Amino acid sequence: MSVVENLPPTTIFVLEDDLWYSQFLSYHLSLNPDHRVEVFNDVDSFMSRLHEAPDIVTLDYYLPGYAGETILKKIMAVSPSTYTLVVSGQDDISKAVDLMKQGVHDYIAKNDETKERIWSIVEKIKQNISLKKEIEVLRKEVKQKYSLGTELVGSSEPMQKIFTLVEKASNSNINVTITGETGTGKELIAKAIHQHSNRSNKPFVAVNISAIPSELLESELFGHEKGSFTGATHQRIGKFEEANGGTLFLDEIGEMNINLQSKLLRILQEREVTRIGAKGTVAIDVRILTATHRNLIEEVKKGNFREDLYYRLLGIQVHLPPLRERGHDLLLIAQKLLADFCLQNDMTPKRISPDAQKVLLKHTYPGNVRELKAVVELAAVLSDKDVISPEDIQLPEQKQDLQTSPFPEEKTLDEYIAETVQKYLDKYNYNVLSVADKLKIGKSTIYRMIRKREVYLADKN
Ligand SMILES: Nc1ncnc2c1ncn2[C@@H]1O[C@H](COP(=O)(O)OP(=O)(O)OP(=O)(O)O)[C@@H](O)[C@H]1O
Repeated sequence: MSVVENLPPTTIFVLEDDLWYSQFLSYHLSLNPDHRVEVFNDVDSFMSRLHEAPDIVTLDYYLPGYAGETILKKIMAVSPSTYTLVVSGQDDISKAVDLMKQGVHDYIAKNDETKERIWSIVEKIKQNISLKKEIEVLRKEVKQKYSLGTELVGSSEPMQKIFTLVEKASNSNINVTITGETGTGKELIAKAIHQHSNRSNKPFVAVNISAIPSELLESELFGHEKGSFTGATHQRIGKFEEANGGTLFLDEIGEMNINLQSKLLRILQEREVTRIGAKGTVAIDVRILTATHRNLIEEVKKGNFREDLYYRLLGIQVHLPPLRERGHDLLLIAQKLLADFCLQNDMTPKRISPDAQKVLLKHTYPGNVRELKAVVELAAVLSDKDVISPEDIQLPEQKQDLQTSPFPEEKTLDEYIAETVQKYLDKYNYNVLSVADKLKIGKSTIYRMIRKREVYLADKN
């Protein structure tokens, strides 16, 4: 069932100086009782009512005394959401292309097929309008009921408990430890805590400990003075100083080596940091949020993580359940990710059919929300319609079969290109726009490769 009930009637303004033809269009379009059709035989009376923002205008482009272009510009200025259809006696393709470039939605020649063409175009426009409204309603609903900020979505009981915990964490200055499988939204939770706290107008700085070689980590966190070691050609401010007054998110804290753990503990106790090679110290006021996919207490038992640091960092514990334990949150998140993707890529908004929803719900998502995001975005690219159907959903197992090559060592130039694009997609979190930008290729090239299944919007492994 659609979330948008009782849509208002579709208003259609017909601007046509030929009396007979205007009556013909009006009669035909009024056959649907949901249409409210108004006929204007002169431009001035049309202009005086344009502020009512009709959903659709059918425009005779060649009206006496007015250039069609002038009327079109006026429509776009006064009522930018209106869909304008040019209905013209001239069956001229180049004119049609030109008009579409100027913002006309479609071009219909006056001939035997006009009735059918206009009817089907109006139906498509109505679907578009309804989808846009549906997305608006969903967004508002999600924002009001289930979200924390605009990003984090979830109505399930465990997520509601987490939102309450996050609110409590935001109102205090206590440290927070966030645990959960990969892709469950640990960084998103850290950002939400920062955004809702009284530090929100100061920096939020995230450091992924596992992504930085251990020999560089100390300088990355605490900074260094010029000449303090080979290669230190400039003074460098560390992440602690960068986050001063705000929040420092240490992701994958379990990967920090034991030496650096001691230094970190000292800094947290003394609330001051010493850049490598510096004589003096810098006072710091930083709230620490940490995340890990490991069981840290187990790491303490094994001697891999300092017990005193563990308790120092612990504070409030937020454990994010895997996506497969969040029930219908999955669909709520999928709809939000789909709406975001369509918006970012200038695509017509799409919805997920009930059958496709069933397919999405069956999968277990070891990569959690990150994996769901990749699946939904790929489906958006593969689907040719406004509705995502089961065939558009490529789950990772299916994808791997397609990837298997009988001759892995022999590659064509196209395969090498695909491999490079895939590496960049993996690296840039499957963000097509970033990859297109980095590789200096068009985003449509990447979408074409995705459609041809040469590359994927999900981890290959
Ligand atoms: N509840 C949610 N609602 C909407 N989007 C979400 C939600 N949870 C996660 N995401 C999205 O899923 C992706 C992965 O989230 P995030 O990077 O926060 O996970 P993570 O647990 O920190 O992953 P990792 O452990 O691999 O670092 C991001 O694109 C994020 O925006």
